[in-house]
Amino acid sequence: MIIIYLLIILVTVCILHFFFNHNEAARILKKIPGPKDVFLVGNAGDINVDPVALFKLRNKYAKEFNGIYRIWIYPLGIVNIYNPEDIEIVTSTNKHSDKSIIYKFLKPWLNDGLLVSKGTKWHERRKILTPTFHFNILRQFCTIMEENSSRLVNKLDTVLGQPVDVTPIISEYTLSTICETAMGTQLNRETTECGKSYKEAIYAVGDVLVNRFTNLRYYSDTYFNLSSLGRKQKKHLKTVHYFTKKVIEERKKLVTETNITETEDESVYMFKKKRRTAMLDLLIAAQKDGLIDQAGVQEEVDTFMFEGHDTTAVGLIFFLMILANRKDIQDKIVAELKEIFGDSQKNITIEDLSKMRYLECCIKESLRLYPPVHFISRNISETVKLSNYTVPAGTICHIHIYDLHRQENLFENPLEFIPERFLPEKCIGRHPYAYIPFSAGPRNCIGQRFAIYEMKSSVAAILRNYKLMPVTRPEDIEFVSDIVLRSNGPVYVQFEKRVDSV
Ligand code: HEM
Repeated sequence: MIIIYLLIILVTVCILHFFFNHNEAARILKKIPGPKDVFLVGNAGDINVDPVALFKLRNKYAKEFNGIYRIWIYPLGIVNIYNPEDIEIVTSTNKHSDKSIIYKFLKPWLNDGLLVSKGTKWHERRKILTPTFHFNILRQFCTIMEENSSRLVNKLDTVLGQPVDVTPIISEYTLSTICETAMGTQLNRETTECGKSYKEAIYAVGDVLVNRFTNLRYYSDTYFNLSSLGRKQKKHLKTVHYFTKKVIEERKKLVTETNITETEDESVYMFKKKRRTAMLDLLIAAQKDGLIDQAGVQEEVDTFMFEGHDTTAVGLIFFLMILANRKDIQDKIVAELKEIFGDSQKNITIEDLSKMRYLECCIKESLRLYPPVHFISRNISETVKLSNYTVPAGTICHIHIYDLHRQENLFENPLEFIPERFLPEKCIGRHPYAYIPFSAGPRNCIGQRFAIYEMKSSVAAILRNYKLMPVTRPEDIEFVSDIVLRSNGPVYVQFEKRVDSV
């Protein structure tokens, strides 16, 4: 009897395998080269590894294949691309602009905010939020960035002459900058404490998300929500949302107390000083007009709070580590700063930031080697040809920005830090989709100019005051798979007072 049962189970599993892995879509997709898939579950076992091993695995595949490979994880077909031609096809139009199924894992956190939403909702929100990053508003933001950069410099003054893990210092800087600019809320003693818990909770949520991504069983919401991993996420999201709710409340209170209205344009008041803000006020005004509800305000604040601080922090952390290891590059940046500021200690304006052309090349090169958003993912909405292979509708398409940026055929000596490759004359002839740290096409990063200004403002302030000495070397860095590019360990830099301060 047992043998008959076993036979029935075996036959059923074989039928399932045939049904799931040899259907038309699977047969088409499997023509694309990829790692060997196993009976029933395809490559699910390969990716079910720890986050460090996962990052290494993806590097191995990127070297093994040629700009495209597929993995097959029943019932999901995934095409991975890291060549500019295919990336252009997928990202340049609205056709494949919807995010893939893995973004649903972000929903309990970011709900249907700009990063995750699609269709008309995404279109309308993008239209409401785009003016936030208008040049005139960025000009006002630059003043706030400058003040924050000065506070960052003061903070570094307390840790001179010793190895310092820059991660907490820099993420505190980017969090307070996004709060004071886009949210118009200066962190007080209470919100600073909530902000610290917020940052810790974000790391924990990132951990949960990667765990969920690599374990097929967690793809089911019901299973995940009942699991200890689901409960862990719920606990940390409570902390995350507590902080963002507090920030909204503070701003709403101030808007009501000071009677700030939209008609005052950029010249709204913050903390009794003449200061400008944009995004959150715009959302509050839209809520008053019935264009968005409270949940809508919350999801956008959650989205911008995360996207606006963690990505830029990651960009800065790796950039400072590189600078500490490259005295020659620091010297060139300092020479450029001397040309702009002479011997004066004057404040940095947006015009000064625009003159920092060499520093901009260095930032671009740093974002090439260390792209904070190392991969993004789309849903292929209709059958498309990628690298001459047919990719059926419904396939998930992972775009590996990290691997794209390290392609030898696109960047000579790809692992070397060479800022000059971003001089205008050196960019001529480069494929426009060869370098996409901020993604590309209609769903590109809305905050990219903000991020570059913030990186320039802080690095200029740091280098005007300090020399950076190497502690962590680029070769010490072990990456870990996460929603943003993270080092598995601390990133140490040593700061020394610059005698010839600029
Ligand atoms: C160095 C810093 C940054 C990097 C490398 C970066 C990169 C990116 C990338 C690659 C995307 C596309 C994501 C995807 O398709 O899944 C994106 C989207 C987005 N970013 Fe950034 N970002 C940075 C800073 C910022 C800042 C400062 C803000 C806000 C102030 C911001 C807000 C957003 C938003 C809201 C989206 C979603 C846009 C949409 O789908 O319409 N980012 N970013």
